[in-house]
Amino acid sequence: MGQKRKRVWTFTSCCHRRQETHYADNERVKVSVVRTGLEQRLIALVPAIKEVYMPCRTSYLDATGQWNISCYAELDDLPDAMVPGAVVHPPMAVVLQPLLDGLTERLCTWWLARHPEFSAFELHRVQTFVTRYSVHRGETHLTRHVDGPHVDASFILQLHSERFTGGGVRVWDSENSRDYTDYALETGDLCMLDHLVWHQSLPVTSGERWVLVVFCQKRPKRPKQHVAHAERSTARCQKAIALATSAAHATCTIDEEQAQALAHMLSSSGMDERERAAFTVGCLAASSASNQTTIVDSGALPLLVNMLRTPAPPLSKERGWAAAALARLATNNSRNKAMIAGLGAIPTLVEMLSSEQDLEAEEAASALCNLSANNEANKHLISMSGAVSALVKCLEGAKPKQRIWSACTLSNLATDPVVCRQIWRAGAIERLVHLLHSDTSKERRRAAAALASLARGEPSTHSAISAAGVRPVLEAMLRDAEESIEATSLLEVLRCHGEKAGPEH
Ligand SMILES: O=C(O)CCC(=O)C(=O)O
Ligand SMILES: [Fe+2]
Repeated sequence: MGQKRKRVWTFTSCCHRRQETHYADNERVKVSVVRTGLEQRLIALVPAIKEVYMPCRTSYLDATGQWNISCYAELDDLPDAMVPGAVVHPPMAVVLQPLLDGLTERLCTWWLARHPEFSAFELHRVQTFVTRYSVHRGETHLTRHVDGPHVDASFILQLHSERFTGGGVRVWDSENSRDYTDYALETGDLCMLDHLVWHQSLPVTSGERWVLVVFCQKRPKRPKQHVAHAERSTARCQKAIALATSAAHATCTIDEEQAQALAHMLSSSGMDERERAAFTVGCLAASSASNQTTIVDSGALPLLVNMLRTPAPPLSKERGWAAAALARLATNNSRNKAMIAGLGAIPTLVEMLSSEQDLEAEEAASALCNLSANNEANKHLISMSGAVSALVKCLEGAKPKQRIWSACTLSNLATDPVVCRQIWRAGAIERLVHLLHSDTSKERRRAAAALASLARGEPSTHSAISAAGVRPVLEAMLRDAEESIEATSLLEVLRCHGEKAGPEH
């Protein structure tokens, strides 16, 4: 987003030219709109983009209000072009990665054709983000701006957006001109802008409009072998995200050298680098069991635990991704479970359950769940750290993942009858019964599983669950093949123990 907002233009509509076609190559205004042919790929990408999209609360003020509708995939160290408060959300980088280089190359070819004087340069991405416009106040459009004095070229790719009206890009012929052209972009249309071109997005009047925006800066071309030697932070981050991308799509096994490079990034003085490394470690650990060992052997664990304890600025994702990495390193790995606990991570993770930041609370719950699975010592440490009441509170948290992971952790802890009773007294049963009525199948299944563990754990919790009137909802769950697994198991526990405990009232 540009910082130059000198004035709000008032203009007559005499020059308003609605484009009949979406193709334009306007030399004078330094803009070009082309069709990329990416429509099918962009349609296929919609669920992944929506899944990972997490708007970043920034302190940038556009004329429509605070800018809170972009999710940043890449940010370089470019202070003047930065949106204050913006932080990278690595999952978005992973989703977009397969598209970015090709599109940047396209922009670069177009830009170089206009600037033969820059033939020794190439374009380097400094800001990559996805914006979701909607009809809500402050979310309809971005007002007239240039992308920033340090941005040499940029593009706007129209992502696939089901049914919306309004939107499109308005590009002025020059800073002082009243003449402009409106481009009604369709899925796959790429609007390329040269340095300091005045433009804006037009208000969305219904539905949602999704775009991918990339800002680039020119950098001297460097022979490829030099890049490897003088690897800057950005290059390291890109490499890490590329690894995370392959791990997200298939099994990806890393070697010792790669693990050491990641451990090195975890101890970097740059928060961005640490965040991305932690995120990548999480993806790799989830991708293969051998990665869990290679990463831990590279010395990553103490660095990750240290990151959990780092007092981080409010928008930082550092603690969240560190917890996510620990969670995945602990999955089905008893050695790592013991090592993480031995480093003293558990009390910090318990404290993170009450974090204001969704990611931190979700990932702390996921780490505690994996650490407590089939590990009596960790279960004990977790309940002794005051986790029970925090976990029960999380069952009412805003994010489904937080509720699901907390329910799983409580299931694990409930094998101890004393803790089981504590969970009940903290109010878990009412909340879990409430979750049984959730709209999402995953939550209903997890809630039924947790109630079954609680019913198994202790006669008094068994009676409390029997008295909670869960049968009708469980019978409804029996109609779904997957949900019936947890529903049957809970009905079974209630029946068996019920017989022992006497008839249900
Ligand atoms: O969404 C658009 O069409 C324009 C976006 C834009 O100009 C920007 O984010 O800088
Ligand atoms: Fe822009």
